Amino acid sequence: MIRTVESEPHASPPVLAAYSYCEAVTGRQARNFAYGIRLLPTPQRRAMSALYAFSRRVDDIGDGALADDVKVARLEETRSLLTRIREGEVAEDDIDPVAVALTHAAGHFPIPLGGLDELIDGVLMDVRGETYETWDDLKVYCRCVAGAIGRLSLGVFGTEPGARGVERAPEYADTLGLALQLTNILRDVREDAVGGRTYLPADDLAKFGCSAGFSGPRPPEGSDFAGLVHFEVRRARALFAEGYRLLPMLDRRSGACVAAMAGIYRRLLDRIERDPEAVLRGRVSLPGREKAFVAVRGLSGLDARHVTRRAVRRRA
Ligand SMILES: CC(C)=CCC/C(C)=C/CC/C(C)=C/COP(=O)(O)OP(=O)(O)O
Repeated sequence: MIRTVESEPHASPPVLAAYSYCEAVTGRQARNFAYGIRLLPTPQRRAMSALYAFSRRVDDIGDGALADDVKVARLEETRSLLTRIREGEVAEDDIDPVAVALTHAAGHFPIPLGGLDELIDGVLMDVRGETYETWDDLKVYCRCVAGAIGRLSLGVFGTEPGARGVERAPEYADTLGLALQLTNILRDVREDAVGGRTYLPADDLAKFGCSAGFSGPRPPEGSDFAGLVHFEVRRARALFAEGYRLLPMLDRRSGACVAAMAGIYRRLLDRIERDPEAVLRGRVSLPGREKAFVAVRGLSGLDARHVTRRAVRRRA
């Protein structure tokens, strides 16, 4: 998949207004990913903001307080809107800025919009209250809600002409999404439990005596909660190492965006590893200055080189 848009795509005033709306949503809500998105050139940054705003809408339906049948209806309406976007049927003066921006972005970048259908499928799994017996089962969910976002983003980034192994780029983008999602699941384990959701595989929970769940600020009595967290952290790190193989296939700014997104989440993982019970006490997060520092490192390529070197050593 080679980048097809080199120059800034023409955008009319209503399209520019639609992109501004999506960028405002991204700036306000993407507490971690906005740092990477800001590193992109304008056309790619706008396209990523359109993708973010659409994905946020889908996620918010799933996480909101509506009755389950209403959520399902809203998600199916969003799927119909996606079909209209895919068919290029949304006019530039449509009242829905997210649909306008995404239609424009999809007209200028080879974005595999089917990934947003997968995201809707993943959120429907949430609404149905699905739980996961094994990591293989959980992977199906993570591919829908995060791997798909990685593959969609790759459509915006494109790949460098002549990059080696480029046919595997979508697979690596997908794997990076899995790494981010597993980190997100670890970070939000308490919040999700309070909301009645368990994502971690039941067989892992059983192995570490955690089947009783995580409704309080302390681990279940007699469990090896730290053992469970360390086990999942190792799994996430292996996924990051594999997903980072994407980086040499991207241009500098896209690589910086991915390195910033992944770098911030990897630092969350470091914090969680150092103090596993922190995820039961509240939401583990990084201060803004640390996220900015990671983003700057992403731009200099430092973070990425460090991780890919470690991945190569591990394979050797
Ligand atoms: C190649 C590439 C770009 C791969 C990355 C794909 C990607 C960005 C996946 C998103 C997965 C994820 C953890 C979403 C949570 O969003 P959230 O809004 O809940 O996150 P937050 O709570 O940390 O703000």
